[in-house]
Amino acid sequence: MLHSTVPAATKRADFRARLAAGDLVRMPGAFNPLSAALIQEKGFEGVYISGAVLSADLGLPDIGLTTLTEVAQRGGQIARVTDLPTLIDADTGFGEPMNVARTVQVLEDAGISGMHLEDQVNPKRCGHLDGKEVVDEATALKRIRAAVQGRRDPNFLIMARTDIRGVEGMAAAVDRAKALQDAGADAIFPEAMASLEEFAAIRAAVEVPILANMTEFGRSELFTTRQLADVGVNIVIFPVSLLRIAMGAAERALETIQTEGSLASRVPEMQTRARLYELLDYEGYSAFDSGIYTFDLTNNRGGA
Ligand SMILES: C[C@](O)(C(=O)O)[C@H](CC(=O)O)C(=O)O
Ligand SMILES: [Mg+2]
Repeated sequence: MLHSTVPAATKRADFRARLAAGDLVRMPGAFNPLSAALIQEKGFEGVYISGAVLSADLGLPDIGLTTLTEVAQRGGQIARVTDLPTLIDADTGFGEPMNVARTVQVLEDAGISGMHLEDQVNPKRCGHLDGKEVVDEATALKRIRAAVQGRRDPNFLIMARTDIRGVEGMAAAVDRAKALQDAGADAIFPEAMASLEEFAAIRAAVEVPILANMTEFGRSELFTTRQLADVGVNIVIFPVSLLRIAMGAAERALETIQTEGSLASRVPEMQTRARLYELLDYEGYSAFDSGIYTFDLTNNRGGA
């Protein structure tokens, strides 16, 4: 059935073990629990939970309007359906350092495996837009130290994201990454790197795992997983990609109803009822309570 039986502590330990083994951890962004199930089924190593997706989902711009409660609730809904580790976007931590410590604990309680905390000033911006600002080093380090202090499960991954590259350049990004590592960050997310060489420079500067953000329509070229692994990247996220694909398809479908009066021509692009039921594991629920499941997976047109 569509819930995970793997305890949160085990997912976190698995995440740590995978990173320690040096494998590239690929984390597509789930835009809901169902897409997280698909990510696991397709054989990925982890699930990313994006702040941009959550705000877009609520019809909001990604400028720090979402609350910790909303983020933790959505994160928990996603984490509960997957056996994979989950990494969540904690933006600037939802307040001052003491709030950051509480954020870590709330996200731990939601069953999440790790979070990233950025050094932007509030209101934050998408890391790939102009006009963002970063806090000074002392403030950035205080956030990370507060997160580390608040953590109860030592395997909960505290990743420091720095947005300084787009504001002050690469030399500042290298310095900031080192300082964040020294403050206790378990991993570094260098935002808006312009080239593979820039990822390599961060790789050379720190010992902890580093993350590449392969968001579309941003500052970074869309490098392949092989290219990123070759320069020593350890985690890659495709944060908003599945939402963009789904929304692109939704737009085209709505236009088709307008122009053709029906969606008949779009049916071949749709996930079938049978496939949806397979993903939701209707059969598992039926085994739990016979009498629930009356649908024949071999027959796309029949049944419930
Ligand atoms: C990774 C990110 O923080 C997110 O919220 O998913 C965004 C993604 C995006 O807006 O494309 C980011 O700031 O890069
Ligand atoms: Mg974000």
